[in-house]
Amino acid sequence: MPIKLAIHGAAGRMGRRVVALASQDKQIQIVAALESAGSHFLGHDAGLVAGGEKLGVSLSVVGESAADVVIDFSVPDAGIAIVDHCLQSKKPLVIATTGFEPDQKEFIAAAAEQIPIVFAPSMSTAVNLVMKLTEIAGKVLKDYPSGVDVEIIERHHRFKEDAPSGTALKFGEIVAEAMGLTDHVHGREGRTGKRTPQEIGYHAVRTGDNPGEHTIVFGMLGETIELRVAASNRDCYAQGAILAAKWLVGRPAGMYGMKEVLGL
Ligand SMILES: NC(=O)c1ccc[n+]([C@@H]2O[C@H](COP(=O)([O-])OP(=O)(O)OC[C@H]3O[C@@H](n4cnc5c(N)ncnc54)[C@H](O)[C@@H]3O)[C@@H](O)[C@H]2O)c1
Ligand SMILES: O=C(O)C1=N[C@H](C(=O)O)CCC1
Repeated sequence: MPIKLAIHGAAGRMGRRVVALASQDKQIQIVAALESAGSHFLGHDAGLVAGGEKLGVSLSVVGESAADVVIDFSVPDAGIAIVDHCLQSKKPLVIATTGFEPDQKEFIAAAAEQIPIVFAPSMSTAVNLVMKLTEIAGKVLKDYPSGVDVEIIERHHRFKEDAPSGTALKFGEIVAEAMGLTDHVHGREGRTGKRTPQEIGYHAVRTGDNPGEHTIVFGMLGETIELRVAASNRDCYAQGAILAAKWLVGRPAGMYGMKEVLGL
């Protein structure tokens, strides 16, 4: 039996790619394509909106559905609303949306005590592998004699609404944990004084249609390491979210990441 999937934010840039790829996956049946009450795509066929063939599923607002699992690529407030909906209907949820406030993250963590949730700022296998490499590099370089300056540079498209990216923040958490660093510095301007050894620097570039690029710079005196991962389109994220949804069905309540999904 195919897994019945609902996609939240289905008319967005990511939602459309999830619809397009999931509709070609024999292990998946799309049963709901959800959008905001103000969306002018409501009532339109989700497959056609995604640029493919007619699917027979109209875009609708959140309501009761036969879904076994939900994928969310929307905006933070809508993400919280779908968490609440999944909590009430006891449905597993893959949260790919970024930009949540700390209290919203607490709400998600509390929800994960009752339903299974995959919550990851990047669904990409390559990005999650580079997170593992970053952890290894951080641990090896922690006590490097000259000291190590870590800076995280991310580039995304001009439409992105949050900065730095959720992925950059996650890279920063990994570095902080691996190297014992405590200060997160967002950009620099003016007479900042010398860089301190406790800093992790973040730089968010917004240009054109870039689907996502992250570079982690480990700068020593005499040598530099850069770990870079770049998407050329959004399908790496959509495929990862579909993989996570399949993996999540039947799991016990809990908070999972792509680390668990990918077995990293
Ligand atoms: N985790 C990942 O791998 C990953 C990858 C790409 C994007 N993202 C994140 O996913 C989110 C969406 O990105 P995008 O580029 O598709 O954005 P987008 O703006 O193109 O799409 C968001 C969609 O959510 C819809 N939406 C807004 N309010 C809603 C509501 N109340 N109910 C239902 N739908 C609602 C919008 O109408 C829109 O269609 C962003 O937070 C982005 O950072 C995460
Ligand atoms: O397009 C976006 O928006 C992306 N957001 C994610 C993030 O904030 O980390 C990463 C993938 C693309």
